[in-house]
Amino acid sequence: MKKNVAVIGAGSWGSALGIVLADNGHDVRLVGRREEQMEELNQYHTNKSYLPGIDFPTSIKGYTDLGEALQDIDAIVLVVPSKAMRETVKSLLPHLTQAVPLIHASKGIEPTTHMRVSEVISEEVGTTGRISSITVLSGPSHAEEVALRQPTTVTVASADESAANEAQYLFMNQKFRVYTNPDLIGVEIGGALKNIIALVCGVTNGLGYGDNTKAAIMTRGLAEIARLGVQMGAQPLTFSGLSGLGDLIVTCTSVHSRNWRAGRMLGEGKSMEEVLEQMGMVVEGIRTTQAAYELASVNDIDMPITTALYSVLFEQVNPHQATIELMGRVKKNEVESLFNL
Ligand SMILES: NC(=O)C1=CN([C@@H]2O[C@H](COP(=O)(O)OP(=O)(O)OC[C@H]3O[C@@H](n4cnc5c(N)ncnc54)[C@H](O)[C@@H]3O)[C@@H](O)[C@H]2O)C=CC1
Ligand SMILES: O=C(CO)COP(=O)(O)O
Repeated sequence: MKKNVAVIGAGSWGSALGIVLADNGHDVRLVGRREEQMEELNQYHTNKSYLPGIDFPTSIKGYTDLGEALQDIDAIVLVVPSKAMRETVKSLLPHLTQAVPLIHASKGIEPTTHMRVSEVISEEVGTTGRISSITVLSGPSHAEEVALRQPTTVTVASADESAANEAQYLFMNQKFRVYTNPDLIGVEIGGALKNIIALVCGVTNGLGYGDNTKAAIMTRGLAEIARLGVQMGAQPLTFSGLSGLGDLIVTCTSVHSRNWRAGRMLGEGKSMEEVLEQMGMVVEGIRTTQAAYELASVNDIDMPITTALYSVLFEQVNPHQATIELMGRVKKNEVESLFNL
């Protein structure tokens, strides 16, 4: 059945998910902040700043006015950077006249509160009764390739099983295969923390290291993601799935990844400020490194790779020095160290 879906966040990922929904026959209202960007979408059916070379289906309409976009809506897809999540949820609630399902596709953990994205949304929704369910969509899925309809697989997870099934129905098609997973915590943690590991893989490439180092960082990175995730209530198996290993592979090995590219520039000697200025798009892993570092300290979880990146990003440690310290730690048993045994 055709649905009215508001996709809030007209960057790369919101735009690509809008294309998937439009391909499935839904009416898509893509909400952006910049008037001229939405005019370009409505007039020329392009979004050159975020997905150059892509012709958008004409059934996608651009909006800047949230109230207009949310009229008679059947579902909301929220795809803003995680740091904008609270403000965005606050601003959309007054426009809803009935409870609607919300699916988010953002990857991050909030520093200081250490909340996952669904927890931030849930806290802001509170007792308003305006959101009927919260689901996350996550997995190995670069926007650039989804927009080209290249075969892609993702996972949807929710505390409400029927909401996850509904999200699977909304998004699934021949090129975009959607699985369900009941482990909301594991899916959100895997998606957020792989960005830290992708940044580090980029740094090692920037330092001139090759595939051995990358494989080491990815493998031991997944071990520390799982270690923290299990402590937070995730199911260990989720980390070998699409939102864990799958997303780790795609982000650590692709030139599309903003986190990997930012890391490479850091490894080449650029400062964080220079990197962010040059990227012009969100690099979620920087904020998530802070949150994961704090979480690891509070819960006494060993996260050496995250700690090394934290020292480079926030304590001005040189990446060469951080590598020496990482390699020189005390001897360990590979398997026992997986879960702090
Ligand atoms: N690009 C990708 O391939 C994928 C991205 N994601 C996640 O999706 C989320 C969004 O990322 P992208 O679309 O790639 O980012 P982007 O950098 O391409 O676009 C971000 C969008 O959010 C808007 N925005 C920025 N600050 C805002 C604020 N304070 N309030 C409201 N809107 C704001 C920008 O105007 C822009 O339209 C991130 O959490 C990212 O990790 C997840 C899977 C794939
Ligand atoms: O999450 C992503 C792919 O699944 C995109 O990663 P980047 O934000 O590093 O580009």
